[in-house]
Amino acid sequence: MIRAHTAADVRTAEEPLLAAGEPLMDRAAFALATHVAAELRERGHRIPGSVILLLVGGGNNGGDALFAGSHLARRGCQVHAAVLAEHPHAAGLAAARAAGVRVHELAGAPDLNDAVTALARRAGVWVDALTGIGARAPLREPLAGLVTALAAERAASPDEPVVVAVDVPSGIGVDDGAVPGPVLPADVTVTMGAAKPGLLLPPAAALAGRVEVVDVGLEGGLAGQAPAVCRLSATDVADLWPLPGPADHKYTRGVLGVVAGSQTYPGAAVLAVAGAVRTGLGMVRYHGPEIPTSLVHARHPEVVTAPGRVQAWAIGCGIDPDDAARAQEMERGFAAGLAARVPVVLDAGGLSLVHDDAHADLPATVVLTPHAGELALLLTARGEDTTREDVDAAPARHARLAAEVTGATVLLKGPTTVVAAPDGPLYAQADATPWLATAGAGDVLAGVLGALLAGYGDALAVYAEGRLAGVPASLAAAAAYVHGRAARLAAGQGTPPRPRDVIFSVRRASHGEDDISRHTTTGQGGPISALDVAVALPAAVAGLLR
Ligand SMILES: NC(=O)C1=CN([C@@H]2O[C@H](COP(=O)(O)OP(=O)(O)OC[C@H]3O[C@@H](n4cnc5c(N)ncnc54)[C@H](O)[C@@H]3O)[C@@H](O)[C@H]2O)[C@H](O)CC1
Ligand SMILES: [K+]
Repeated sequence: MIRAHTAADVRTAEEPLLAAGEPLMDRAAFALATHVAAELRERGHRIPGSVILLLVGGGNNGGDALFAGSHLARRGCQVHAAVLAEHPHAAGLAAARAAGVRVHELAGAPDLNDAVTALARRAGVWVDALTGIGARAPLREPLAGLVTALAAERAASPDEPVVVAVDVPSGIGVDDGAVPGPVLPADVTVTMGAAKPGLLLPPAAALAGRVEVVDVGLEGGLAGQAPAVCRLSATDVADLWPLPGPADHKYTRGVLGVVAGSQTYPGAAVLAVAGAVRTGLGMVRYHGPEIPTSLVHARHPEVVTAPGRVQAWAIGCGIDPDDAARAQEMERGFAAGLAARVPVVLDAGGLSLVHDDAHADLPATVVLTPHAGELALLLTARGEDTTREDVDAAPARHARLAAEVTGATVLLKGPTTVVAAPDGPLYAQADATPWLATAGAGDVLAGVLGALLAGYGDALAVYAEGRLAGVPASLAAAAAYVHGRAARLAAGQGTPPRPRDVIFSVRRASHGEDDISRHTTTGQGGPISALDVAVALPAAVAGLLR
């Protein structure tokens, strides 16, 4: 699991170490230099003679780069430092000069953008060390203008330079993932001590590239702090996955009640049921009119239509809340789920059930699965005027707000799926592929999540009482992971890149086993349908449990 900690938590953890004279910046700089060298090698460049540009701001972030630059200069690189602050890190500057780094003091230069762009044109690696966790986004001028010019230069450059961000891409919201101004997109972010929330959360996460976490010795200090954002990896999901034992039968494995699909959208019923059945559970009880029931049966003859006890509900895919009969059925299922204190997934039309506060103060075992537009409608209906654009600009904040307003867990769908409970860590899962942006994919996810929640059986009832409210959130994140993994398999892209929790400061010279991300991604993949994703689920789960 990747655990991201806020800037304040990182500072609290580093304080006693710095007071005790621990060489945190030395470790950070050495690891940074090692990663830059590895990027060069990976692209087939020799280290001696490579041209590197450091973009140096006024804080310790700039200090990291100056010390790293001195290591690289000693290894034969031609290192230029564009120093953009009046008072850069003094010891770092001295070390850089002593090692032969060419220092260009450009703070206040009238032709700043031209001067830096000219240096940048000659460099194969740009190291973004303008600001780190000590800065508040957005970047101020003149750095904002400079970053805009550099981003344009990079996009126009025939052999794109590698951009390595130090700690965070300068200008992102470190704690909230916001992108309120210009940011130079990075290929790699080398982050110190622990991942930061903005490296996992959209929209900033998309600008961070691959994230490498450097162990500078903060782990002990951070162990006592709750992470702000988590990302589950395959191992975490496997650990959460309910496995059938020899004594299990269909009722102990979990039964899911499904209210999905309608005359108008019959396919949603088939897809939600396919998602559930192929994720693995004891039984699906489907509630619906003749169509789509006959379609569901044609594909899944194992589905039962007789009412009875269930351990979870999935409600709302392919249902228009204005369809009175279906709306009534959704309401019945929801009320039954709440009364029995079993988990309920509300998707698509089912979200209308919580547009008013008729069911106030929901338990965290109710999981809402909106996309950005649906979340905006829900928040607006609950008195928090919100547009889709607002949600896209700050997905985590709005998911959390919806969780606080309703009490439920909120899984916000998007290229990165964000899960928020009313409290506890957020989850940010980026396991899927853009090929997954296709009709019906959300119906499959509702089925996956419903099956996983049902698989926990009555064990989740205690969470309905508010204790350990974060458990449904971790299961929602696990469902997003498996859904994304199935999509990648279906698209022919292999398994999701494995996030590496900690990369120690000395990186292996040759790519060892921990470099799975480079071996399991086979090209761009190809188009998939929602049903393809459902079909790939058993293999996705089996691969996970291997
Ligand atoms: N986590 C660790 O264990 C270690 C982290 N290190 C690095 O130190 C930075 C944090 O350094 P700090 O000096 O506190 O702040 P910054 O360098 O991020 O920024 C201060 C710098 O930026 C200017 N500034 C602030 N806001 C803005 C803005 N909106 N626009 C433009 N400029 C801004 C401010 O005036 C200062 O000049 C951390 O990220 C790591 O990289 C250490 O190596 C120790 C180990
Ligand atoms: K930076």
